[in-house]
Amino acid sequence: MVNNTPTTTTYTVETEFLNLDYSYQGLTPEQISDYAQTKLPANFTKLKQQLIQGEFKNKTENRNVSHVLNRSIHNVVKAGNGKNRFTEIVRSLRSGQWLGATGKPITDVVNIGVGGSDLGPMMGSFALKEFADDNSLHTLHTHFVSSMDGGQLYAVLPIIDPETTLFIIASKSFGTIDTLANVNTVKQWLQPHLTEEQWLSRHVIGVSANNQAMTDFGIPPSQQLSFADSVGGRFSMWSAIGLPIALTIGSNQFSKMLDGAKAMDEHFAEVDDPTQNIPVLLALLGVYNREQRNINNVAILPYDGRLRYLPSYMQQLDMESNGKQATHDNQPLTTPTGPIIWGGYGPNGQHAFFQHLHQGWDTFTADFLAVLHRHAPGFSPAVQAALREQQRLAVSNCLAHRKLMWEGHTSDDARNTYIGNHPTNLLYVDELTPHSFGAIIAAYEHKVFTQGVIWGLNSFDQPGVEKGKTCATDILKVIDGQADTTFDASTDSIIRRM
Ligand SMILES: O=P(O)(O)OC[C@H]1O[C@H](O)[C@H](O)[C@@H](O)[C@@H]1O
Repeated sequence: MVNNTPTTTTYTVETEFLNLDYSYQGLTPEQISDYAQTKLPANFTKLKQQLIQGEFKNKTENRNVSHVLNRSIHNVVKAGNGKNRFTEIVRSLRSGQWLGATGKPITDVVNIGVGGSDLGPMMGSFALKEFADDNSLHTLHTHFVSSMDGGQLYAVLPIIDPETTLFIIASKSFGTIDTLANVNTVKQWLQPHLTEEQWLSRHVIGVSANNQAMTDFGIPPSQQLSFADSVGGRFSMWSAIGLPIALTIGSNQFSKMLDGAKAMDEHFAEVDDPTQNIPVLLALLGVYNREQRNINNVAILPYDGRLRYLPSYMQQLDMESNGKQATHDNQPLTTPTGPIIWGGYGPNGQHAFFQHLHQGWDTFTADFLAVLHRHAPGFSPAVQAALREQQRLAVSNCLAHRKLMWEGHTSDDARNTYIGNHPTNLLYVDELTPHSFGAIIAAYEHKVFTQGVIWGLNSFDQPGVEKGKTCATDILKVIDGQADTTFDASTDSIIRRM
């Protein structure tokens, strides 16, 4: 006996690069269609068009929302017919022609950034590594440093050489303390090897929406890559912020990632039927689970190791966008909005947190992500065959666990009883490619946008991250002995101990 009978109908939407199976949501297309009528505003089509054309208003920050244009008219690869600063930097570094100040080719690139200036580039570089075009015989190692405490730098500095390392300082604002603190430590580390002038002249690229700050820092104009202020940090991997991805796979492959996202933009904009539109469906199912089933969390469970950084990326994309309690015109909201996003690489989760999912007490919903086929180029036929078998192994586990989470399993033995009834999505692609990867991420962006519209909030600001920053500044002054403010017993006792 099972809690939910096995599905007899498959509910699937297919697009050029991404497919969605929502058969285990317990809702028919007719029910979703009715629900859409009550949830989507009458002007939704117009709002979608505004987003696609870069004309949607981020009212609280008084600017447009233009990240979608990075896939079309502001395409950083195609600008100037592909002959521009971005592609030139990528070509020069990937070919080994970019020499450091002492004449040696750059072998390592360290991206220093945090939040949107770290999560997307890191996820994309890791996911798409095997698509590196082979125009480059020169090997470039890419590293990511984001942590404020310097723990990542501590691990990276011993394995890089100052004379052959280039640092990307990636920061939309160029003022984020985490990033500046890491940069400051790098400068101390460099001192015995390079002068600051040498370092700035050949070992730094700035990526920012704040050109003045890059200039003030001393980065030569030819090493500055800028992007529009109207591109939100968590939506910026399509802009120059995606440089580490392009350095990993080449500009042409990076461009394919943008094209995959663009294909999803077109699907989102053009398909009016909400039950045939993947981002709108994801949004509606999410709102339904939040509001009708009171489920406050979504587990992101990729079943392909190349997507292992997707859950962290999604946390910022979704939670920073829709974790709000006020509407875009500053009225208090009375019903819950964006859920908690969490998750991890699915197969490893099976050996860690899935016990709780199957038999614990909490409700959840999940997005399973599966890649159906794998070519695994670059290895002998025997190794390729073994890797393909591993892919099939992962997909079979993905299908098994989502089935069990929905249907449950009843046994005479209470220990072997599974609760089931957990609604989940399956997002799947035939292959993970730059195209399909771009489509997955764009689908999630548009889901977040649609939910923000439904809840009437502004998905493009993040006022709630600011107070913590000012409070931390006040506390640091006391720790550094520059002030003697007291806070509360617990905080004060830790400060004293420091
Ligand atoms: O790119 P940056 O300006 O350095 O910002 C890095 C991150 O920090 C901020 O606190 C925001 O909450 C994030 O949205 C942003 O991505």
